[in-house]
Amino acid sequence: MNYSETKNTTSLALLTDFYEITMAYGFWKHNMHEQNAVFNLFFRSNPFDGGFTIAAGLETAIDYLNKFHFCRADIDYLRSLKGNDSRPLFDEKFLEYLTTMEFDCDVEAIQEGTVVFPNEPLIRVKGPILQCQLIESALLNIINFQTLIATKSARINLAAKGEPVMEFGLRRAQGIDGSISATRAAFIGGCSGTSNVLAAYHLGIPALGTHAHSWVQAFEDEPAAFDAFAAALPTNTIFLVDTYNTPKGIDNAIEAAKKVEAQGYRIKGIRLDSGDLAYLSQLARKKLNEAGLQHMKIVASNDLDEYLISSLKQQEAAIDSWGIGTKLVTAFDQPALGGVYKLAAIETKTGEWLDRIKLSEQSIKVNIPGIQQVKRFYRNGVMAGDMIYDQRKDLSGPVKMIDPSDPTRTKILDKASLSCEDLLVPVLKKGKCVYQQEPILKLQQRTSQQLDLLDKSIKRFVNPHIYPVGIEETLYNRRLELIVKYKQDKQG
Ligand SMILES: Nc1ncnc2c1ncn2[C@@H]1O[C@H](COP(=O)(O)OP(=O)(O)OP(=O)(O)O)[C@@H](O)[C@H]1O
Ligand SMILES: O=P(O)(O)OC[C@H]1O[C@H](OP(=O)(O)OP(=O)(O)O)[C@H](O)[C@@H]1O
Ligand SMILES: O=C(O)c1cccnc1
Repeated sequence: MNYSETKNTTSLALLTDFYEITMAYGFWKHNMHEQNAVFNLFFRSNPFDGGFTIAAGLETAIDYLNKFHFCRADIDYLRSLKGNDSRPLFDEKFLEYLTTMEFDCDVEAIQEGTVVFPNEPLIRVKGPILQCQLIESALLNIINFQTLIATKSARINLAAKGEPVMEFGLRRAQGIDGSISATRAAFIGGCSGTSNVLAAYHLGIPALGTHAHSWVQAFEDEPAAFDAFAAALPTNTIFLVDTYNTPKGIDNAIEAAKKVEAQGYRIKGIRLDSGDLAYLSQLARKKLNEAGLQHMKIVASNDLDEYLISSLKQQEAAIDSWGIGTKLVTAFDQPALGGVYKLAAIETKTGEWLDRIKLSEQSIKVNIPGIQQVKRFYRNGVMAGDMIYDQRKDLSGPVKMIDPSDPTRTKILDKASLSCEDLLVPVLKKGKCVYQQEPILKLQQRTSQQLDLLDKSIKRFVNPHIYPVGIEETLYNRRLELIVKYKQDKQG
């Protein structure tokens, strides 16, 4: 469904939490609505107890921001909302303001497919506070989900070590949009295609698949089913061999393949969907090779994930390609990424920027203030550490970064001896898109290139090393001063 077209609206402005609109109204009432602020979208820990995360969802977020406006139907709905005195909640002049309001924030973001880490701003929004606030919920919805699934997909593809992974998740995904955005993120993470035809069509990625057990059940016996499928689609046949008895199914697939290949076609392979996938794949490989069908690939499916793929590889399973649904598109072992969107600075009427934090019992959970950028350092072509800093800070010469979870751990980084790059790039300037959209294949390639630059100790699934992410010293101290100040205020 194209949600943008529901109720004659071309915008998703109402896809927000109600409190964003009541706060927007409050800002407007107090004439604060045009006061500039900076918000950062970041997460606090890598999903799946992993050592890294893959950023995804930016293009969807840009599309949302480009279309952001309140149409007549949105305004009519807001006008209908009443307070507990049964009178309209919102002033007509506020509704008029929303009608004519144009999104004019500056947005910077880390590109999709980039390896990212906790506390780094994936998106930074700077502009009128009312606008920054209204987009919080939708941005989080988009980025949290796609980043989570892209990360799961990257882990699964790392386990598959370059063998093709087909995403088969439509039937188990979280609703319609959940399936399409999961397909998008799974492709960015490294999957070679999807069984979801609508997603393949919209994303311009390969539509892939085999056949179901129902195909075999629909015929009198398995040989008849295989012959019929291969006759109908001789250039796209992968036989599902486990409907009745897998070893017999493999023999039947071989017989059917030989007949079609005698006519000059090449059968793609077979799929195993139950039983001991290590043993059965080895058996199938042996039988296929003995029949001179070395080119036929063996696809495996059945509740697979990165851990089972690794285990099957350790068992020397003869599997060439993987079909993965449920555990990929639902991010089965961690259903959500806990990304948040926090106010980090606010501009006064005189143009001075003030730092802002949200206090927490655990100081590691206190957000980083300021107008942040992330600098990534490389040593011998490998990622060596990231530094979160305030972009107004002069970074010529060596800089010290401090680990927020253990301030005794510090690192001196010098631009002169290490190569480095800033990760946040301009996306919207004064609300106008300045970002060149990239083909989705480029995003997938970025994921793979980025993972190649990451030490393998950080990519392992069990007890991965923690990649060093620090806060530049002066910013670290500013944050500490604010924590002390607000803690004193709390006590006083
Ligand atoms: N060699 C293996 N090592 C580890 N796990 C395996 C191996 N072979 C299969 N598995 C996994 O074990 C789980 C159970 O598979 P199994 O085929 O026994 O049960 P099932 O899915 O209930 O089968 P069925 O579809 O016939 O009901 C699946 O997640 C499957 O991927
Ligand atoms: O296992 P997943 O990773 O989710 O991959 C998708 C599954 O969907 C299909 O099964 P089907 O819907 O026929 O049900 P099944 O689980 O009983 O095989 C297919 O045969 C896979 O097993
Ligand atoms: O094409 C397949 O094999 C397929 C598609 C969806 C779900 N399971 C398998």
